[in-house]
Amino acid sequence: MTTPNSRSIAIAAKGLRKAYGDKTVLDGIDLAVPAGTVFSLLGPNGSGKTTAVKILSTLVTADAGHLRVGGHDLAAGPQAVRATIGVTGQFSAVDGLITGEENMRLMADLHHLSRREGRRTAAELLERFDLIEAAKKPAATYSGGMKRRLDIAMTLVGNPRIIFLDEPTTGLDPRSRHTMWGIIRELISGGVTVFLTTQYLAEADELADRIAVLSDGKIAAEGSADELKRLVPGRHVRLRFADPVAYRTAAVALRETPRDDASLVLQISCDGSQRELRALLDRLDSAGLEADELTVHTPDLDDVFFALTGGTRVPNETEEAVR
Ligand SMILES: Nc1ncnc2c1ncn2[C@@H]1O[C@H](COP(=O)(O)OP(=O)(O)OP(=O)(O)O)[C@@H](O)[C@H]1O
Repeated sequence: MTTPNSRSIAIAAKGLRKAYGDKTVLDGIDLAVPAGTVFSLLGPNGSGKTTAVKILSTLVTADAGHLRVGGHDLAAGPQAVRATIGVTGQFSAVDGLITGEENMRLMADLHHLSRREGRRTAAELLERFDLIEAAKKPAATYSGGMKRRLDIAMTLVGNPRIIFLDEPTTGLDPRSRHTMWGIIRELISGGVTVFLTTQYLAEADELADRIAVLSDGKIAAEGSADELKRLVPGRHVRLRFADPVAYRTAAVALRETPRDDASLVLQISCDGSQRELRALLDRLDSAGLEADELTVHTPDLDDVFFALTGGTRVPNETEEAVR
């Protein structure tokens, strides 16, 4: 497995600070995104995700911090950074008055591609993003998902190796969101580094190699989705019985267990490891009991998010049916 240390770092921030007036938005954060990986920045509304993207993509200046993107120092070589990156913001760069194809050509001109190369690149990307049929229609007539696809296609005209996606699926329906996830996965398999902000924790869970949670201007936690989920207690096993007698016997055998008499369900604290599951099954076996259903419950990223950003939530654990 590739570890962060064994790859070059595409995006690095040390002591990144930014305040607007007396409001400190980023209070000295450190980030390191290995090349070819997806890094997701999560955080509540107004926590500074877009500010971080704007700073790292040279649109806004940091107050302090040592920042390197694509091997270039951000303060010394912002032009070199701009030549390496692509940015798709919350607010689309698509011009609705002209066609999808014209938007692409405009982008090709901005990248100083020759006329021939511009046409070729535009056609290739429109095809890749399933926009050929709509290419000659004004972009204002496109659906939200199509506009977002055109936006990303435009970002790719310069063949950037590092892409910032600021909430790329906000407002998209589930189908368009899944299409976008497929597009992002395709970018990743092409070796592009992706810096993704999102409000959808499932999206970070689905796509990101590493996730950082921003809260009160600091990184409250960072790790893989699994590492973050392990930070939150609450893993347990649920046993459901069809037979009330078996249920009551199990409740006595597994004392101290929260129970739900109405649905004949017992809840046992368990980390879900093979060792603990075996011990639990041994206890049931020695009492001569067999549950009708056994499910392992793990906290999801929503639980992590609420735990780290100081909110509360109604539990909604992901379940893995064991049998
Ligand atoms: N140009 C600006 N001038 C003053 N305050 C700003 C400016 N840009 C952002 N802010 C403030 O900085 C804070 C962080 O904003 P930012 O947009 O980075 O958050 P965010 O995490 O991306 O939020 P959201 O999830 O709602 O997009 C907010 O309180 C916002 O009001």
